[in-house]
Amino acid sequence: MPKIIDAKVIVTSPGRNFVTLKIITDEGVYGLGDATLNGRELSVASYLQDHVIPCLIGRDAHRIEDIWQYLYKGAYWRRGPVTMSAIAAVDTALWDIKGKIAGLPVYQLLGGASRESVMVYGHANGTTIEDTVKTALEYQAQGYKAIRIQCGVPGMASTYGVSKDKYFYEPADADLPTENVWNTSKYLRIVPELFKAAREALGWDVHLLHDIHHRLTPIEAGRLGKDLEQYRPFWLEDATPAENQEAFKLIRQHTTTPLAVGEIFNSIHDCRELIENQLIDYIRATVVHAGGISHLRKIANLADLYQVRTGCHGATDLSPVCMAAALHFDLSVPNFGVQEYMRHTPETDAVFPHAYSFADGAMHPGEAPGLGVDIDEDLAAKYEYNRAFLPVNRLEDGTMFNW
Ligand SMILES: O=C(O)C(=O)C[C@H](O)[C@H](O)CO
Ligand SMILES: [Mg+2]
Repeated sequence: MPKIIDAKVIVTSPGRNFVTLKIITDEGVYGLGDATLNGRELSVASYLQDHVIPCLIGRDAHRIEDIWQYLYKGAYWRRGPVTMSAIAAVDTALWDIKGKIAGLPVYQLLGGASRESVMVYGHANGTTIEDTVKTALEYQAQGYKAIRIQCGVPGMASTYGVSKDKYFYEPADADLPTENVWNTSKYLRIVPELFKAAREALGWDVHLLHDIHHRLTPIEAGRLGKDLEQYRPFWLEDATPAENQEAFKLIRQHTTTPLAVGEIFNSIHDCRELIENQLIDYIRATVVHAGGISHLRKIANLADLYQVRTGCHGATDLSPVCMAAALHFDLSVPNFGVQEYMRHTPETDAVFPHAYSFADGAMHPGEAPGLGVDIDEDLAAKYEYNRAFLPVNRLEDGTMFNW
């Protein structure tokens, strides 16, 4: 058996913070797992360092499911983003080790490829509708078959999904949280105009997506979904906060626009009712925040019973280690829908050399054994951790709101 003899947490910041777990076995084979929780990075690093790694030493690295159960059930305190990101990192690293020992890419261990490659969507954002459409046209020219469109709202200084840099959107932008201001009526007026302009410029052969980022009430989301139906969106994401899963019934009663939810979910219990009641069309839970490849497969299996497809989160705060794991998962699951893909900066790519590639609007994890991603520890050590927070959001009268 490959025995775990050591594990370390590597925190690096090549432009943004990433937390990586490296598990080392007595046979010299090591595995990597992403443990990055945007804006709360050091909490997961501490959870791993202080509470998880001591329990890993001496265990059989092949016993992935048993180690998952040990960490989940054994902690007594279940679920939550910090715990589940830590468990995800261990799980991902163990799949990497198993693949390396078997001499096979992880997707082969998950049942093999269910498709040739996985469709990804890119982010087009701009301060105006014209800027966004221009960027979306650039994505289309690069071969993207699916594009998320977000634009600034007239009369509001900033809004979700719109950044200074049109390619590298980075929400965790300051040492203390930035404060944004929000106005729902202004937003609800602009989005149908954005979709109209996008369809006129891009045509109908490209999928258009939009992220509401938890900012509407169910009835407002129903109205927006209805207004957008004529433009055939691929999905509306995070229409309303999902703590109350019942709330999606109200949206469903009013629109046939497909709904996606789940990037902040960390367990199958967060989405069970949404899936079983067919209140969503895409589940966005991802490897790093939802307990790793093993737990995400359980979510995907449940979703498959109800014709709900996967649409994993893939923003830049998910490291290349998570991106690689997501691509192996996407390639193997029968009910794959789409994968989010935001390019990392060249500095990040240099710290995490990887085998995955992009061509013609789709990605492939590559054929390297394991996940096919590594970490250059010397380079990583040159980029020190920088505290960074996600923004907060207030209504114009000062009321604290959803971000
Ligand atoms: O990529 C998305 O859909 C997001 O909503 C991005 C998130 O705000 C970001 O990953 C938070 O860390
Ligand atoms: Mg989102």
